[in-house]
Amino acid sequence: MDTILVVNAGSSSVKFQVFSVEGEGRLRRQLKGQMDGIGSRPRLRASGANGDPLADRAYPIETVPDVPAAMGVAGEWLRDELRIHPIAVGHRVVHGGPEYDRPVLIDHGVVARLERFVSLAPLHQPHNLSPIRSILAGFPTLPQVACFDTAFHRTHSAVADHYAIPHQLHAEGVRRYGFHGLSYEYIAKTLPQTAPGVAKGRVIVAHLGSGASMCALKGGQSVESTMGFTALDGLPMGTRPGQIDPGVVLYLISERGMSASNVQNFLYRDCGLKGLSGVSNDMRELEASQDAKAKLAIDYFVYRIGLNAGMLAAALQGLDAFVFTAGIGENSASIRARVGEQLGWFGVKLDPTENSRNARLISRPDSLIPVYVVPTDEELMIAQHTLALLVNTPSTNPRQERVS
Ligand SMILES: Nc1ncnc2c1ncn2[C@@H]1O[C@H](COP(=O)(O)OP(=O)(O)O)[C@@H](O)[C@H]1O
Ligand SMILES: CC(=O)OP(=O)(O)O
Ligand SMILES: [Mg+2]
Repeated sequence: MDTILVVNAGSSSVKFQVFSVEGEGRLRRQLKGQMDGIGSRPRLRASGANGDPLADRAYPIETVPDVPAAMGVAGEWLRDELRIHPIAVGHRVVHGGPEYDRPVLIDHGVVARLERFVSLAPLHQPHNLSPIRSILAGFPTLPQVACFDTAFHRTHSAVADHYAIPHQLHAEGVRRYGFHGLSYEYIAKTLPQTAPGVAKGRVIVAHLGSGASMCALKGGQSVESTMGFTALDGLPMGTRPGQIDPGVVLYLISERGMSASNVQNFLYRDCGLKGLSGVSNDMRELEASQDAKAKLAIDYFVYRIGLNAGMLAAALQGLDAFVFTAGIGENSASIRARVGEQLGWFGVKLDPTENSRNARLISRPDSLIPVYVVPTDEELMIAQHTLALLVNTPSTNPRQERVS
């Protein structure tokens, strides 16, 4: 069976899927898994084609302290226990810079160009590139495809793509890229089935995971994002602050004597829900906590989603639907209920029963704006892009060499 392996390293998880390539370029999911809770309660879970469980293993935090360790455990499991032999590997790569507005077949030159963006996505880019480099070294003819979080947002107008800084910096690549583009692309592609009446209208999608952002979709295209040059901006996240006055950064440097790398570590790893609560970066733990600061962190998260919804509705000049997705958006009925209250002034009314069972449509019939929960599938988007590049690039000979 010809299969494509997909690897998606996020900030608190490593997700992977294996798809078989069927006739006429159709893909069929054979395996889906993830190592999540990295940094809190690491757990490897995987299921087969019919959702049958293949693995469910918890690890002590010392065994899987970070994303590279999680990647090692998941890679070992796929290689040694499942003996996966893909004909190609598709990778999520968070930053594609100004150059990449679509997926690309990887070679050494591409890797070198993507390495330049490591400092712009330090929580992701190194972990996106490390499996690419090891596969390139071990299996140089195995096709690998990079699919970018930034590519879907390259449709933004000039006014949405700029900061109010001198043009030279924009020319150098200091732009408002936006991220989570593979997730938004999947939602935009599948919304016509979920919500045919509104899919081509003005839609806000809230991707609420360990990294969190919101996207304004018009006619299925991204017109605005809460994230910008890096994945630090916009909503508060597990360990990132989201929007912050740059004066705070200047204060850390001039008054606290922090170096550039100290500030980078601080902003990417010590802020957000973790910094504000002092309890955890993981929403499940905050929801279970009685600590007043955990409650403040959740209040802040919900409040900022409401503020950003107002901003994106202004960008769209109206709103036809609101969509929740990603780890928190798909699973936390209580966060959705609270965001629903924040959106009350839009005329949003959630149906508590539908919301508590994570239904697709969670708003009441008399809600002015319908609200949906759409489980995202970044890995399927990556597999589709990978297959399309394989088929359209005659030089790739997928059957020549396989990962063993
Ligand atoms: N049932 C749940 N209730 C609340 N939060 C949840 C639930 N399941 C997952 N989450 C949260 O989702 C987040 C991880 O989302 P995910 O999209 O997998 O992140 P990433 O891809 O950025 O690593 C974590 O904060 C986790 O606590
Ligand atoms: C870009 C980003 O923040 O990704 P993730 O949510 O997967 O960490
Ligand atoms: Mg993610």
